[in-house]
Amino acid sequence: MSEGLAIFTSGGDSAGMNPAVKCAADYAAMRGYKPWLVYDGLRGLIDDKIVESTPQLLSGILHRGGTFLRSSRSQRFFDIQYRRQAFENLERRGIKKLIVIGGDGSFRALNQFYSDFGVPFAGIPATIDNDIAGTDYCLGVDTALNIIRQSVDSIRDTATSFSRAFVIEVMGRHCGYLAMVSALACGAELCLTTEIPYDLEKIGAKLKHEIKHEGRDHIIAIVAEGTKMAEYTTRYINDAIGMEARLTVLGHVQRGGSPTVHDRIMAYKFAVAAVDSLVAGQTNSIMVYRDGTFGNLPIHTVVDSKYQIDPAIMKLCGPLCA
Ligand SMILES: Nc1ncnc2c1ncn2[C@@H]1O[C@H](COP(=O)(O)OP(=O)(O)O)[C@@H](O)[C@H]1O
Ligand SMILES: O=P(O)(O)OC[C@H]1O[C@](O)(COP(=O)(O)O)[C@@H](O)[C@@H]1O
Ligand SMILES: [Mg+2]
Repeated sequence: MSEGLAIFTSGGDSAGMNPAVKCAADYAAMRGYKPWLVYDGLRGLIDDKIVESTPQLLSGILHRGGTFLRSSRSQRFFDIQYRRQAFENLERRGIKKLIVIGGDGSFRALNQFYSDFGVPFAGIPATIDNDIAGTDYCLGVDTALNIIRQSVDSIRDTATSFSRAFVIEVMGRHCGYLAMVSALACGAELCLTTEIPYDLEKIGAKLKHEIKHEGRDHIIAIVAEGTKMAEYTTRYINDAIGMEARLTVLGHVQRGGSPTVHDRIMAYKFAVAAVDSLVAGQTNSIMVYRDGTFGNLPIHTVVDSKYQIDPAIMKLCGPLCA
């Protein structure tokens, strides 16, 4: 009987998870595994929401955003009693390997599970925050950036029509990647993140000068969620710079939407790398994409380091911070 391999999604959902699940299941079958699907992430692993993968279950999902397997954040998974329950659910079905599509938290969870019960796993980085060390890219980032780009372009239409300033808060719990890249792509006047020190007074003086002497009639400011500065910045532009300002918090709209072509193809390549790493006998590695090449790294290298944003992007953002 072929060895069982279960695939699931965990933590914050992101576009590209569905193509990754489909490709991982199809390719795992090609490599001689029996593929299984776990619904509801770690919660489903505990609650036994595990079904054998079939072509019907995998059909019509590629173009859908989010994850058709659904996801969760599970407090119970921190407890060994529930992790044992999850292990027994896998053991009963002959499932010996796992592929988890998620973020660093999910990788930590699976590493704990590996220490407890020795179930090998491969992790596929998927989070719109793009905050996983060792990889230049996480699934869902391109789709999220395109949604942000479309939203900021729309907001600029009303900003120019009304000669207003708009502060737009974008997601990124601890990482300013989405803010920096969207600020550059959308031609924002200002970008605040925790990674680059900013000087609001200095930017304020520059913008005031442009309003008075250079005909500046609107402002787009992109603020990363992690700074918690969006409301303050809106008040600052309104009161200190003197331009009527509004705040738009993009929120979860950034996490949805049909995956872009880039996210679908990246999903396939990550999925193939994950199955191949398990076939090669690796036990707890994370798939990474670096300098144009796919590979994998031991989990500790990934979860014990902090993701560093490309210095070239940081340099380009410099003028938007001070
Ligand atoms: N050290 C750990 N031990 C057990 N479970 C963990 C551990 N760290 C994280 N988890 C589980 O992983 C889930 C997903 O992590 P989270 O940080 O929410 O999302 P992401 O995977 O997107 O980073 C958590 O809700 C929790 O259930
Ligand atoms: O959906 P929730 O639980 O409110 O979490 C919001 C957080 O999840 C994210 O969208 C994605 O983060 P993860 O992929 O690490 O879960 C963050 O940008 C945001 O801060
Ligand atoms: Mg995370």
